[in-house]
Amino acid sequence: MRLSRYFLPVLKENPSEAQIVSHRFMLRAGMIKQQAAGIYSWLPLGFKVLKRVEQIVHEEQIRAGHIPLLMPTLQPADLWRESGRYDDYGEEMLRITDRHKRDMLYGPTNEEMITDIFRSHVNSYKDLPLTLYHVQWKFRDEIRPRFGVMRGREFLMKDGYNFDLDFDSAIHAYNRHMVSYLRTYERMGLQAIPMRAASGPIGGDNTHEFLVLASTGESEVFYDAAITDLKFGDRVVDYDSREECEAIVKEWTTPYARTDETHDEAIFNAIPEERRRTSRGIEVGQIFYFGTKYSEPMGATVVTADGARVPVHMGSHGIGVSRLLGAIIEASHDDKGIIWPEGVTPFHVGIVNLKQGDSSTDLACEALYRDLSAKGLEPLYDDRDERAGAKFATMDLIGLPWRLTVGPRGIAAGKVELTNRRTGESEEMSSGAAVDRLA
Ligand SMILES: Nc1ncnc2c1ncn2[C@@H]1O[C@H](COS(=O)(=O)NC(=O)[C@@H](N)CS)[C@@H](O)[C@H]1O
Repeated sequence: MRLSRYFLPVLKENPSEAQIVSHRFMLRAGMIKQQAAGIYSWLPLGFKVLKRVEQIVHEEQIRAGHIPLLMPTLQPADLWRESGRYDDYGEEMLRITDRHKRDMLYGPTNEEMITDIFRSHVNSYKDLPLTLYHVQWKFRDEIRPRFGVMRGREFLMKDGYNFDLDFDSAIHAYNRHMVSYLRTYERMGLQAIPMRAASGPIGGDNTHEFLVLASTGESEVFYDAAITDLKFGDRVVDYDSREECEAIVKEWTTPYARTDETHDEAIFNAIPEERRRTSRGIEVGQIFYFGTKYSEPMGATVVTADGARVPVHMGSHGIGVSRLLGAIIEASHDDKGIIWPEGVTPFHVGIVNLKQGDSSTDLACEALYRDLSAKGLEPLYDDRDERAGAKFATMDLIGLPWRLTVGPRGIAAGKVELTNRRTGESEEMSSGAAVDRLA
């Protein structure tokens, strides 16, 4: 992409309403624009990162054998009357009436709707196990939306729902989700620690939250430092194997890690003092097992091998897709701006032309742009007629992991400069060597 033809409305000043660094940088880097409290437009740069985060979420859910679909944002109130949650959900639910005066709502979550889909089409135990998920916008009328996309009112969530014949199968689905989440967050350059949590309005007593350690996190957390040494890496997992998934869950849930809601001082104090940590965390996902809480009242049943009709065991599993952009920035930035992990960066490398209009540097930049693109990399070429300092500041702010600087003196010596955004280290090399290094 050429910056002269892009839409990147960066801000020079820190917006006064931003209280945390991720909110500040998302506004300054021209990633979002607030349209109302907790409601944002996703401008091109932010939208590009949002789609990359969503893509990783899809890849890991599909790898785990979960099937994508898409449910609407608007839901009929009658479904929520069946489960008894229409009144329970309270002020957070945005209630709407259509022109025929039918009660509707902007969905905060989709347990009722996915259960309606299941009960309309599945009748036999032979169709289990089944996990369906979607990535869809949700609305929760938070009384105090804040911290930008971290606590929005309209936000993007992956919500997945498993349907199983019995408790053991449902727990395998629960474990499968935990495994898929561990790899998902690691691919985004995040360490998200699964912590035992208390369930909210969703219900169910088996639940873990995934927390990214950050001083601005809303949750208070207590954990054994040993858990931060665990790495998922590129291990191959047979998601159909209960033993394999159980073993990985055991690996990550043996070291103590809990939110303040379930914290147990006695157990915590049994950990050697030098390993005890308290911190704050950003909740980027949560998995739940809640049995027949919805299948029972809504009649989602299957006929078993011996002819009995039983309600299915379910769970729901969420990832805060839009919240993740804030969490990643909280975990990866410096005072100059964002530092995108390679897995989610909007562009792989920035090309900075120090003398736009000089034929030698223009030609060299065009050649780099062409060769990088040919390797499947997406460069952002700052071809504007701007001072070098302004170009460097923009690249640092928007956080691309690499920057190529092209100037007349360098080109005369057959060199370009490759800079690593995270370390700040620069190296001179030929254009060809730079392309090979980045590819
Ligand atoms: N107001 C919000 N703004 C941004 N992200 C949010 C907000 N509320 C929740 N989330 C994200 O959505 C994830 C799932 O939300 S949840 O309430 O925990 N779980 C559910 O809604 C279940 N239906 C899981 S499918 C959370 O872990 C969090 O990362």
